[in-house]
Order: sequence, then C-alpha cells, then structure tokens
Amino acid sequence: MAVSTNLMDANVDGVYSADPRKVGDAVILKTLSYQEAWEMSYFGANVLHPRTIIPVIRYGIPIIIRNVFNLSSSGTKICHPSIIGDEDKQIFKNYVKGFTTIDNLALVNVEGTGMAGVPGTASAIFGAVKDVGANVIMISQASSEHSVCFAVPEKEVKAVAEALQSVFHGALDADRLSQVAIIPNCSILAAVGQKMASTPGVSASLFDALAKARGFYKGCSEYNITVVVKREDSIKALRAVHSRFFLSRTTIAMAIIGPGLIGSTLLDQLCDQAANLKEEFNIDLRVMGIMGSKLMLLEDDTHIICLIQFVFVPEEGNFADDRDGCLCSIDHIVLGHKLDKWRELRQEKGEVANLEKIVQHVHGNHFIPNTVLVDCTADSVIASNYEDWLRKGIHVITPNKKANSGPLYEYLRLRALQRQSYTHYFYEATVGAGLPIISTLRGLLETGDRILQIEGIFSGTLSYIFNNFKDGRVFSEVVAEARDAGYTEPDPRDDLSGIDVARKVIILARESGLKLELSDIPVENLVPEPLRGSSSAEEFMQQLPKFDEELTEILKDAESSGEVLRYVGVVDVSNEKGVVELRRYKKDHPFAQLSGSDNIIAFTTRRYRNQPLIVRGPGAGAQVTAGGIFNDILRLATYLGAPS
Ligand SMILES: NC(=O)C1=CN([C@@H]2O[C@H](COP(=O)(O)OP(=O)(O)OC[C@H]3O[C@@H](n4cnc5c(N)ncnc54)[C@H](OP(=O)(O)O)[C@@H]3O)[C@@H](O)[C@H]2O)C=CC1
Ligand SMILES: N[C@@H](CC=O)C(=O)O
Repeated sequence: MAVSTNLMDANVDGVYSADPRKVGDAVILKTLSYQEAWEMSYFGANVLHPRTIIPVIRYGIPIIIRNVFNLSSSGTKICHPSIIGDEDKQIFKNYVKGFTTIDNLALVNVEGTGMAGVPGTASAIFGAVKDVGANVIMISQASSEHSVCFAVPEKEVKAVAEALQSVFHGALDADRLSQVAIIPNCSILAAVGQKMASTPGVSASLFDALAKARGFYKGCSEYNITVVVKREDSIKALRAVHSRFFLSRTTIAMAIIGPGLIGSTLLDQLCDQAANLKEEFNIDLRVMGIMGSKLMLLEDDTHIICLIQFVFVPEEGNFADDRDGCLCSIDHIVLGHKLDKWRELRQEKGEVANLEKIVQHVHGNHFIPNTVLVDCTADSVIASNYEDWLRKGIHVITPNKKANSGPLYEYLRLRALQRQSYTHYFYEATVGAGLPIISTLRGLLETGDRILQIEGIFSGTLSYIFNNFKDGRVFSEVVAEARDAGYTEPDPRDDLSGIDVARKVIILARESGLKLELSDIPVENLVPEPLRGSSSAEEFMQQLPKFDEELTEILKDAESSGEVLRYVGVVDVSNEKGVVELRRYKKDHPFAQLSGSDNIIAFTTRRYRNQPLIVRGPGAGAQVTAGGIFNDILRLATYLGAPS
C-alpha cells in the first residue's frame, strides 16, 4: 500500500538550502532523503523534529513539506532515494543539499600527552559532562589521542569546565594533561548531503570557501561535514559555502580607492552591469565604500550602496543577545540601487577619507564572505598596504603599478605572502590597460615555454604622441591631447620621463623571473631638463611649448631618413636586463603601423622564436582600463566559486 503524508507549515514553501534570513538567495529543495532531512533537522534547520523522522523511515512513508498558504508551491519531498521520479534524480544526485548553523556554542579542548593510549580517558571526560547534564553537540578526537575536543551549548560550558577541572585536577597537576581550554563564541556549520563526505573534492571546496573562517573539522557521517567557526563569522561562512556549491550567488564586498578617471569609469561600468551579472552569471558585486584622497563615502552613511534594515523576529533567539533582540535580515539588503548617484552623494554626505576605517567597514561586515579592495590610485602609500590587506584575507585588484615595480624585496615578499595566503592579487591593467599581457605571459610560462625577449610599445600616451606628432604638428599640443583623452598618468611627466614604461618593463621582467630593480633599467627621459623640477603637472604643461623646437628637430632628423620615432621598452630575459628608449623604425615596421593609443607587445619565446606572439590594441584610456580591472574582478568571482 502506498502512503504519503503532506506536512503543512504556515510559514515556508518547503525546506531551504540554508536559513533564508541569513542567506538571501537560499533555494527551496525539491527532494531530500530521510537521512539528509534528519541531519538538517539535527543541525538546526527547522525541517522536522528529528524524532518525527524515525517512524516515517521505518515504514518508508514519503513526506512533503508545503506551505499551507501557498499550495501552488510544490514543496520539498522527503523520501527514500529509490522512490523518487526520474525528473528529480538529477537533483537528488547533488552531493551538497544544504547548510545549517547552530550558534551559541563553546568548544572544550582537553589536551595532554598523558591521554594517549590510556583507556577510560574519553569515558572520564564524557562522564563528567553527563554528570552536569550538558548536551554534547559534536566530538572530535585527534588521531594521536593527545586531545579531545567537543562542543557544548555556551550556557553549559562553565559547569562542564568546572567538572573537568575537578575530575582531572590530579592529571593537570602532574602535567599528564596540559589544559582544559574553553573557546567561547563558536557556531557549528554543517554541510548536509547524500554521500557528500566521501565524494572527492567536496571537503576541499568547502574548506577553500571557508579559508578565512577559523575552522575545526569533523566528518561525522556520510551525510554531513561539520565545521566550527567563530560565531561572529558564522553568517559569512554560511554564505561563502552556500555560494561555493552554486546554491547561491557569489557575493563580493568591494571598496574602490581612487575614484578618479579610471575608478569612476569602473564604478559606471559596475553600475551598468550589476543587474546582468546577478541574473545571468550569479555574481553579486556590492560596492560598500568609495574613497578619494580627501573624502570617502560608506554605504550606511548614504544608504546608496547597501541599506541594511533590522527586523524584529521575536521567536528567533540567534542574535537576540548581540543585537538587542533584532535579527539582521539579509533579505533586506538593498544593493547598488543608487550607485549611479555616488558623485552627488559624496559631495553631500562624504566624510573625511580614512583608509583604516573604510577597510574595516568593508571587510568587517558580518554578512559578505569575500572582500576585495580595488586600488585605482597611482599612490605608493596606498600600494604599501596590499601586504596587510592580503594578510587579513582581503583580495586586491589594481591598475596601480607602484607595488609591483617598487623595491624588489618588497615585491618578492608581497608575492610570497599572496601565494601562501588564500587571497588573490590581480593587476592585469598595470601593463597594456585592458589588453591581456600579463595573462598571456603567465600562460606561456605556466605551460612550460621559455621567454627570450619581450619588446613593445607599452605606453598609450607615448604611442599616441608619436603616432600623431607628424605633418607639422606641435609636440606640446599633442601631449595636451593625450592628457585630455585620459591616456596620461595623473602627472604626464611620469609618461614623458619614461618612468611609466620602465615600471611596466620591470613588472614583466619580474613576472618572467628576473630579479631586477627599477634603477637597473636605463631610461631615456623626454622631459626637458628645466621642467623636471616643475612644481605641478599644470605648471609643466604650461611651460612645455617652450621646448617644442627640440623635439621637432629630432622628428625631422628621423623623417629625413624615412623613419618614424617610437618609444619602446625591452625586457631582454636571456641577458637579464631591460631598456627603455626612443628608437627609429622604418615605415614598414609593425611598430610604425599603430594608431591612437595602441600598444603592441611582441613575445619572443622558445615556441615563438621565428615569429613572435603579438598582442596589440588600445593600451590606455578610461573605458579599456576600467574594463581590464572589471575583468580581474570577474576572474576573482570565478576563483571564489562563480560558475565559469
Ligand atoms: N589612464 C590610463 O589609461 C591608465 C591608468 N592606469 C593606472 O590607473 C591609476 C589611476 O589613473 P587615473 O584614474 O588616470 O588617475 P586620476 O588622477 O584620474 O585618479 C587618481 C585617483 O586616486 C585618488 N587618490 C590619490 N591619492 C590617494 C590616496 N592617498 N588615497 C585615496 N585616493 C587617492 C585621487 O583622489 P582625489 O581626486 O581626491 O585626489 C583620484 O581619485 C593609475 O595608477 C594609473 O597608472 C593604468 C592603465 C591605464
Ligand atoms: N599613462 C599610461 C596609462 C597606462 O598605464 C599610458 O599612457 O600607457
């Protein structure tokens, strides 16, 4: 006889993949096995009382959880895997079904060399725990038998600790036990799913997603993997794992430092694409702060970027202690809906720029698991913070060349730190703006090619200048055009002096494995000697016309030999050196064929020895550079678990 039961719940449409108040885009699960429902219930999800499941398992009765006020929703079917229909089989096969958390726990760690191989130690520990009536939520023992760790409700931990001190005082005095340690303010996060714990890759993905949360692991059954996290990180951790297993969007909290030409264009692009990224690609980018050199804007000052409302939920105990009886509902985070107004709002409501505060504001939020700081300044002081940010678990993306072209030992330390940490550091736009230069070089190196030489026109500004400085044009006018087009550095002398190209040469040289300092690169400086000390970029631009004649002479000389002037950078990997200089090329040379702000970069390698691999295209300008940074942000989202 086939029997089935409809369980009606007044509140929910079925069983969610996570508490929807904590994970805004938790999904209703179509099917669960009895064991999965049991695990979800045990670990805090309000599915069924664990004891309700015992008789239905015994008699194999399918259960459907539905909403009494929404019968159009098909709800969640809980049954034995063998009886589900074909259409649900695929869903059933998903290894990870959902995540639950239990808050208000403490960990107890009993540790000591005298525990190993001594029969009765565990019994003595848990006997003492039983005597004070405490409920043990999970247990883990080190395979060395040197420690036993278990979680109990926070309100019971004091009694447990006293009981253990009393039972083991002799062993503690004799140093057979080194400590009975209490770690307060913990939460348990459990991943639940059929055969999940024994499926290769599930644990790795889980721990990768949790890299920042201090986790403590116990694989207790085929159906669950349990991790202890700091209570303040529990929502972040829940959201991180939920999105890693494609159950919800990959959410990234961001701050943009330096909303100048490039930074503000990036903000415009983010604003335009936000909805599409959410709908089409499951990526949710949340700009939570914007900081210039004087003013900054944080989301809750302005309500423009992210508005969090607090909702009173009397029946929920989770956050009652911390938040005066209020539960922060993730559903009420309203995102980016006025991001396009950031300029006006910065004027109206901006506060004094404070780097530490904005970093804490963005990274210190308890809801969004991933943080990225996007440095769109040209400032070396800002760049000197990357190490600290990476160490804190904050990802860094930048078009700023200062960190990678600064002192070699600092660069090497930064790269080493980044590799050891679970954080990402992307800087594609530092060379060639939006062109794939660094990724191409990486691809060659990682697939075993050997770089012999990288030669190219690396400056959009100098490319534009020498592509247009002809037919009787005046040098200073062309420089002003390049500046107006947004190709130059904040101070155009950084372009004309060759230092910007030298920085790119150093970045590529170091990427290729050379240990060079910026000062090792001979650079031909095009800034007229008397203007090198001008007090500002403006003063320099005003004075530049006085020196037009000098450049016109150099140009005429080249033209008289049928040649053009091009400002090039060379990384001579074979000979471990580099150079940056103005060269003359015949008019049929590929470097003579460029237009606008084009960069052209030729990689001569062991594989591409006779015919170099060439990347060419606009190498400066607001849209392409911001696009390159945006691309790095999306690469980060993919690394963090967004579908690729
Ligand atoms: N232009 C291009 O085509 C390309 C540029 N780049 C790189 O992009 C970066 C930005 O260039 P661009 O936008 O043209 O420069 P801008 O001068 O237009 O913008 C620089 C921004 O940085 C801010 N800033 C400067 N110092 C600080 C600080 N200490 N703290 C916070 N904010 C600061 C400025 O703020 P405020 O205005 O308040 O002073 C401004 O918002 C540079 O590193 C450049 O090399 C890379 C590839 C191509
Ligand atoms: N000023 C630079 C901008 C990109 O790095 C250039 O002109 O190439």
